[in-house]
Amino acid sequence: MIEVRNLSKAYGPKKVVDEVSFTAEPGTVTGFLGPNGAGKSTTMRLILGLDEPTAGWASVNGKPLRRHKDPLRQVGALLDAKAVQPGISAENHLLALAATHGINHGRVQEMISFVGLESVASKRVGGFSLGMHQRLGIAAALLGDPSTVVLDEPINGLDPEGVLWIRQLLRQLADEGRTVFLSSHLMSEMAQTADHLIVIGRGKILASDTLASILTLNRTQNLVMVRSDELDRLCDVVLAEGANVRMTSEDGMEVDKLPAREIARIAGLHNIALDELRPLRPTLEQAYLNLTAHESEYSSSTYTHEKG
Ligand SMILES: Nc1ncnc2c1ncn2[C@@H]1O[C@H](COP(=O)(O)OP(=O)(O)OP(=O)(O)O)[C@@H](O)[C@H]1O
Repeated sequence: MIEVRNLSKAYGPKKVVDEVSFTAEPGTVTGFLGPNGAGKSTTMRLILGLDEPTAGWASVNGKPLRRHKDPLRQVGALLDAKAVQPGISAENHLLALAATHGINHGRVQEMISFVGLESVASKRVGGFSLGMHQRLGIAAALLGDPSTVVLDEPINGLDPEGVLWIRQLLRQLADEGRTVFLSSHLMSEMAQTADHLIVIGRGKILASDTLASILTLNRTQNLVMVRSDELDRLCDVVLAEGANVRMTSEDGMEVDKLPAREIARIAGLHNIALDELRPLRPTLEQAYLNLTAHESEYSSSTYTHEKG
């Protein structure tokens, strides 16, 4: 279990983690989601005792990680997959880590084959791709069979097969009763992987809830997909009723602000046949954009050409 209470970290006058409190429970995949610079990595570093908080505290399995005698068995962490000595082999990297905790050679071999790195185990890590680094990082994180796992952007650089593998692995770890805490800014990934979501923006927690509740509470649109051969006419009549529309194809559009039943009624009234009428489920992307609308440290604007 991870407990974080009123945790703050300031660099100079800037509070990059601001009074953050949450609990990541055993048996649950907890996703930590937020825009670039929101404070995700800093919070993770504070949990792992790699940085000193300005205020507040974080504990892993009941006490600060630094006070545990066997940290590798308490928490398996993957923060920066590339932060491995480039001249060392994958196997020697894991053996060195294992030696600090009396973990045997067999476990190292087991983890190497578990992450699929057998064929390159004796190769220098410096030549590894990002995806191979990630796999090595996962092997290192799981070496001590920890009850809590903390992973910062674990699917970065992985191919689709690797992404699926991580997703299944995280589920398995949680089902075994472990605490799984991972960050990502890939919303589709979080929507598929996390049971509980914590959304952070500019160092503050914006939401902490189940995925379903976050989707419901932050629903900003009630979109309905409509297809018809008489789309132009239908468009005019729903616009007249106060709806917003967005054309998605030659015969299809998304309608906002009118429920499906009302669209059907209006179409019937004007003798317009419908080929499809389907309420769209709210997406995490929608909810997230709503939550973080004012909380991005770096936000983009529309690209404009240089004015001559
Ligand atoms: N050592 C440091 N000194 C000064 N500022 C820092 C330091 N580490 C992080 N920051 C700042 O703290 C803020 C939060 O950074 P952090 O890396 O925690 O964000 P993040 O949510 O993990 O972002 P990303 O998704 O881009 O990795 C950023 O503005 C960053 O520039």
